[in-house]
Amino acid sequence: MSGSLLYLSGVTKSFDGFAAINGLSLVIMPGELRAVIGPNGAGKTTMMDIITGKTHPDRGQVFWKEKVDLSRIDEVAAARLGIGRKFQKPTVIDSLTVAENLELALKGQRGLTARLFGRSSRTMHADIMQIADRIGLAASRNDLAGTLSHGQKQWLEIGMLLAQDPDLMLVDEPAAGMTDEETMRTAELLRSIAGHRAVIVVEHDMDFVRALGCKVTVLHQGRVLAEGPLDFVSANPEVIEVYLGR
Ligand SMILES: Nc1ncnc2c1ncn2[C@@H]1O[C@H](COP(=O)(O)OP(=O)(O)OP(=O)(O)O)[C@@H](O)[C@H]1O
Repeated sequence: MSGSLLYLSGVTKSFDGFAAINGLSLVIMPGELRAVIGPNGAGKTTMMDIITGKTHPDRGQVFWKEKVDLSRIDEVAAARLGIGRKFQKPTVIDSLTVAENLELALKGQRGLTARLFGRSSRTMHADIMQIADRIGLAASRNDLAGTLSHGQKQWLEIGMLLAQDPDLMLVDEPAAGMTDEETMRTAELLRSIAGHRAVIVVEHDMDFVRALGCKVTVLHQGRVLAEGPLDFVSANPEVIEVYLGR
């Protein structure tokens, strides 16, 4: 697909004869923000596993930047190519400060220059400040991560992903367990991140998906059931039947 960042074409993945992903095709453009919704068992996690090299498809192609076939690479290789993933549960280190968590993530950065030459402490400090500011945690940068609220921990983890400078971020249910205010701030944060890099957000919270204001893909039985603006897909009788109307 011309100019695409990610292109899944007819991807199928079965577990014990059951097709978790079943002829899935999906295109993500550079800098795009995309929400993926769908009922439990629709294949959302398996789709993310395939994009990040955790699972290999049985059939179909997964093209990265129109050149690289992701369908046989592993998770380390996917991360090196610029694919970052944030799991639902935050994995920040509670006993380190916000700044120290970000520093660790910056030190693990994928860029060859960063890995070969490291970075001066002044650059490191500036980068930490810039990301902390971006995720709304500048004032809390010296607080232990363990003292942060659930929402703040999620933002820190998004910041740690940003530190790795990915071209694509996969974010799994970031709004789960957040207050309404945190949920809206998270939508704002992800909107501000997209544009520079593509972001795929898997989410069940429809207020959050609405606040993202992006194209929505509805997955069902391992394939795309509907795709388009939220108002368009939510008016689709099949989407109402299998997901929204429940
Ligand atoms: N490793 C596995 N072994 C067997 N079955 C699996 C495996 N991984 C996923 N499945 C099955 O594939 C289907 C799709 O699962 P998946 O977790 O991708 O859905 P999901 O859309 O992420 O669901 P949820 O919203 O509940 O997280 C489910 O029926 C699940 O039981």
